[in-house]
Amino acid sequence: MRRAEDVDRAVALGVDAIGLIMVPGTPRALSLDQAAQLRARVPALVSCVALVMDADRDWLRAVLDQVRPDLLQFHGQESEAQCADWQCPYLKAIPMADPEVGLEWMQRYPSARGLVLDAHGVGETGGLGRAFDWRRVPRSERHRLILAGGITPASVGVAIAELRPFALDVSSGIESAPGEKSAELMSRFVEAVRSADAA
Ligand SMILES: O=C(O)c1ccccc1NCC(=O)[C@H](O)[C@H](O)COP(=O)(O)O
Repeated sequence: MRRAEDVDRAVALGVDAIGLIMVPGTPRALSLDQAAQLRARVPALVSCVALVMDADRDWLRAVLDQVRPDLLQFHGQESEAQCADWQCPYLKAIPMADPEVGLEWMQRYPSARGLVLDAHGVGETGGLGRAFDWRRVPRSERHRLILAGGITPASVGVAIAELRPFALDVSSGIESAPGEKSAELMSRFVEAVRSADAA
């Protein structure tokens, strides 16, 4: 999220977490100051996730010190040791567009609190609004599996019914423009999640 009103609306809708993109040069990237201001709006019991990608140590240290996220989300080719080195709970994105990426890749991160199965390939950023082949989702990791990639208010119900992920991560599917969330799409998304959960 990039705008204060989007953070406030997401919190009011009851989301579990909001994400801040700390990957310089990408369309939704935030400065440290912008991220710290958005982070300050996130109340207790809603998690603030800072996304990074093959970040250098100085940048990551600054993100942790100035933004104070609850979780880091690693989107690059970081090893488990690199992810775990920061004493901050973390999620690891798994680049599902690559056919050779599968369960073995996920098992490299036993210390990850969640695995974000995303539709990009190795070395690519996320937030692309495209899905991957859900038949490649393994059964065994579902307790910590966060489904991402091209999910929309129209597709999220099917995703929950078919895959029963632990959580969902959405970006483009609730946007009116990159970095600008749509109030209507956000509400429709959350409603669709609630009705799929109830079913
Ligand atoms: O969203 C970005 O701009 C981004 C940039 C660099 C690394 C990761 C990024 N996003 C990762 C996410 O967790 C997105 O929410 C995820 O890829 C889903 O995006 P979408 O397919 O647009 O719903």
